[in-house]
Amino acid sequence: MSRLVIVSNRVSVPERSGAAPAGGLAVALQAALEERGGIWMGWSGNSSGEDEPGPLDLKERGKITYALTDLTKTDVEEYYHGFANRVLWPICHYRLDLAEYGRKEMAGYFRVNRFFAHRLAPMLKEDDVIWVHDYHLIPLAAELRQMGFRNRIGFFLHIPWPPADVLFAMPVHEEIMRGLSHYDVIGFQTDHDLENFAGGLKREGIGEALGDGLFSSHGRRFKGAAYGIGIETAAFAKFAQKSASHSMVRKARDSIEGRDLIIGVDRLDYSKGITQRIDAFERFVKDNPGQQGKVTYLQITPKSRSEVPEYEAMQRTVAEQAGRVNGALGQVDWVPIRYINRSISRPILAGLYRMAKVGLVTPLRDGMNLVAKEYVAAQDPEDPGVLVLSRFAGAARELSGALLVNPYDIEGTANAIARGLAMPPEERRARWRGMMDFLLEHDVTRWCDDFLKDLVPPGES
Ligand SMILES: O=P(O)(O)OC[C@H]1O[C@H](O[C@H]2O[C@H](CO)[C@@H](O)[C@H](O)[C@H]2O)[C@H](O)[C@@H](O)[C@@H]1O
Ligand SMILES: O=c1ccn([C@@H]2O[C@H](COP(=O)(O)OP(=O)(O)O)[C@@H](O)[C@H]2O)c(=O)[nH]1
Repeated sequence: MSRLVIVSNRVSVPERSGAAPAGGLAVALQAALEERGGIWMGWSGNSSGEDEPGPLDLKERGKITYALTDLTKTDVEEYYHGFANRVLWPICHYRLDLAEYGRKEMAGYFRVNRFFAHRLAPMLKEDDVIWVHDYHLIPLAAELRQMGFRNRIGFFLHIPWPPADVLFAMPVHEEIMRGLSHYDVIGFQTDHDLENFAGGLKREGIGEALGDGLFSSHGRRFKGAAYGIGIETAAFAKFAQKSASHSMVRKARDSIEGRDLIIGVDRLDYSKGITQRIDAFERFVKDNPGQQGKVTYLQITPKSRSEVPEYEAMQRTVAEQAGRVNGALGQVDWVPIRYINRSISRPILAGLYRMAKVGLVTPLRDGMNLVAKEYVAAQDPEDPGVLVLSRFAGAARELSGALLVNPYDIEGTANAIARGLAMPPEERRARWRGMMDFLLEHDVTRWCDDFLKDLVPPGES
């Protein structure tokens, strides 16, 4: 069996061999690496003012080598904060208005990809299978090919892929499309992202769909398909049940004093629709005076990418908005919105999800949204809560038992909250069962296996 080499911007390194990783994605990737033996390479998260980062930091954990590289401060500025998060991220989330294209940042992005390729090259063996993750590293395969590597190389995009006209607004879209053609398999979260990709190739006249999921472009043939990422469903359901008795979760339960809990959990990101969601909650309370003092909306929002101006500005906007709504609607014995601006560990989140009657997941655009899946997995089968889900999250292509909303329609989302809170138990159970069965079958291990099966067809491994 070929060795697996994973490359991603962020790497999740377990403290020691066998230790449980923090998130579902890391669980699945670690299991795949453990099975085949392999390397996981990426950015250490550290930067220095030096001209050249120090050597790779190698950490051995059983059959896996974690290879971490520092970057220079300029690299982080141009590659991560600059091109990846101020051009590719907004464009892929349909936010042309927020894209800040600059040649310096674009050059930094390609330079860091070349640097990654040069750091990876000495570790690679001829028959290694390479799996690259996400928008930070699109040009990596092209760099490796230029260095002579003929290995199977796959790419999975965790965020949406936009329609042609949105993509074409990015000055270097051609370079990016060419970069993708150097992979052997390109995975998207949903069929819509795949359709957008195929549409872009056709509109630009740079490639075509050959049928059976095959594409040709820039003189290469490759497979393109949708592989919706899953979570570690069964394990998450188990620890949600256990977490219900965690002291922190018990304290939270006591503190809401029998009120219905509505929960939102998102990085502080403009793609997540947090301000529209707070507006919808306010509208819900105003439209349903009987609910005043009866519900608590808990919004957990860790800070994210704070060095990027749009994200920094949002910190103030959301905090002010939550404060304004609490000021306007609150009573001496009731604070309608609890806004938490830091990260909560997943075991505690699981217990909070389980307590919540409504899970509010209303991004304006999202690749998948794992919170939606975790909320479902965490529910008590006898008394499940209701998922209110944006039709613009990748998860909406899979979770048909959710109440689907358009997050731009504040009144519609407010109505869905009311409907969720009032939903009879039989309907809640039926909706939840369908979603849970889907999530059990399509968990993160299945996602990983499906992708790798296409990247390394049986018999070739
Ligand atoms: O690494 P950061 O800049 O701190 O950002 C965190 C991650 O955000 C994005 O997550 C995406 O992947 C999820 C799993 O497939 C998906 O559910 C979600 O919809 C996406 O937004 C990003 O793609 C990751 O690379 C970041 O590490
Ligand atoms: O305080 C928090 C908030 C979020 N998460 C986790 O972060 C992930 C968020 O993934 P999602 O796909 O919803 O969005 P992303 O942030 O990747 O865009 C989920 O696994 C959450 O459980 C967490 O551990 N603590």
